[in-house]
Amino acid sequence: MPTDLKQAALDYHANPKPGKIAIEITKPTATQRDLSLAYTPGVAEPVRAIQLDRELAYRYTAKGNLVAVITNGTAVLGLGDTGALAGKPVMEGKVVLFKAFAGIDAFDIEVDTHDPDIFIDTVARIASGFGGINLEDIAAPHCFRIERELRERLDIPVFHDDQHGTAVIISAGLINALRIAGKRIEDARIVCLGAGAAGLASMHLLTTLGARREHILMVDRQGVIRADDQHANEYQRIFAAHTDRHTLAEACVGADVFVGVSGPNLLTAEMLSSMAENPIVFALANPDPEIDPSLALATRSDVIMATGRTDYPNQINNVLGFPYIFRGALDVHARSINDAMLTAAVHALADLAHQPVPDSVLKAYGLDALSFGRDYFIPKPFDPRLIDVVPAAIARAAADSGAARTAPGA
Ligand SMILES: NC(=O)C1=CN([C@@H]2O[C@H](COP(=O)(O)OP(=O)(O)OC[C@H]3O[C@@H](n4cnc5c(N)ncnc54)[C@H](OP(=O)(O)O)[C@@H]3O)[C@@H](O)[C@H]2O)C=CC1
Ligand SMILES: CC(=O)C(=O)O
Ligand SMILES: [Mg+2]
Repeated sequence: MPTDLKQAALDYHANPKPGKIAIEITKPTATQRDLSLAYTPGVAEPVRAIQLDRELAYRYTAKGNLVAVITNGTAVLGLGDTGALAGKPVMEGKVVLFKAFAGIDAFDIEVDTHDPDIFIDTVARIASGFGGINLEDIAAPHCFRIERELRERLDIPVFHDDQHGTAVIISAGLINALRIAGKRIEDARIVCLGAGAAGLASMHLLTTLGARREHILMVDRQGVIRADDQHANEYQRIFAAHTDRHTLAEACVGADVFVGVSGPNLLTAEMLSSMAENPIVFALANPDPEIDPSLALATRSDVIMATGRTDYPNQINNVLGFPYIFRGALDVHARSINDAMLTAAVHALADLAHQPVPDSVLKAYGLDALSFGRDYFIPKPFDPRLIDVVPAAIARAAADSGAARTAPGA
């Protein structure tokens, strides 16, 4: 990162007030009567009502529009196990994005433990006051059990953003990138570097959209995850390949797609050169991608490229997902966020990239024109249509799949 951006980022977080969020009050609090309603004695009435019917928490408290962004700090961006407190700027960032893009109030909660059982128990015990739980930056493999057990224990959506948010955006981007490359998802040979939360969930969602498991090579620090592998965990073994390729370099030869959700500068120019024509490269590690886009473009003029960052074209980042997915889920008081809802989000996002781009988006990015193609195959985060299109698709899918408690606006 350039030195001036580093200092600007520290100044941004420090001034004029430390951090990025504050709480606002939504009711009058100016008079004795206001206080009698907001606090004792008046507050006892909603308490009694909720005691009799838990669903009334959606009417009398902020629960219905409130999400907890919760981490243990074990996989903060691509920075690794930074500890819970050091993850707070990222969690505050997610809170900001929930509010800015979807009008959702969120609290960040940093749980200082490496023990998944303590984490699960802590989250389960604080969950009832929220309309949803957004798990963030929790490393694999614990993240899988944490999410599964919390889903079993709770009757509100529990969503691990790095798994499913990322999977939705990668899938939407890949549907469109493959169209540009003139390839079918069923035929695409995919290399995924990073067999953690984002990698495994993304490959799972892609297989539900038509990608063939036997065309996927999952690669981690030890190399290609193969059927004869001893080191792979139970989640990675689902993608274990019958192959004699061992290294990332070997995996890349002839590949149509590279998805990087691992760490910085791991895809070399030589590896990219060995990929098939019109190679699709999603280098999504944050803050530094698996290959610098300028190196990728200098290596191959036919590369179809995306990163997770705001400062390059085609930002494949879960910011396009979690605010809108939760908006749709909260609007129908959903009990969960299921695969049907994720698939609906994939298609809503992919379709939107084919529509004419509004002027406000061009202005936000300082562009004169933008249309579907190599430099634009996924909507921009500042696209004002996202809030109309994606939550509506999610709410419909929630209703159709039985996850909704109410109709939108009820
Ligand atoms: N653009 C986006 O929207 C998103 C991007 N990401 C990025 O994806 C990356 C992974 O995040 P996440 O899945 O949550 O984290 P996890 O910790 O769950 O998984 C990381 C995976 O990457 C592997 N890995 C790390 N470094 C290397 C390396 N040098 N070579 C090969 N494999 C490596 C890890 O292997 P091992 O276990 O052996 O260390 C692990 O399998 C991060 O950089 C994150 O910023 C994540 C979510 C969203
Ligand atoms: C974007 C994001 O959630 C990550 O890099 O972890
Ligand atoms: Mg994350």
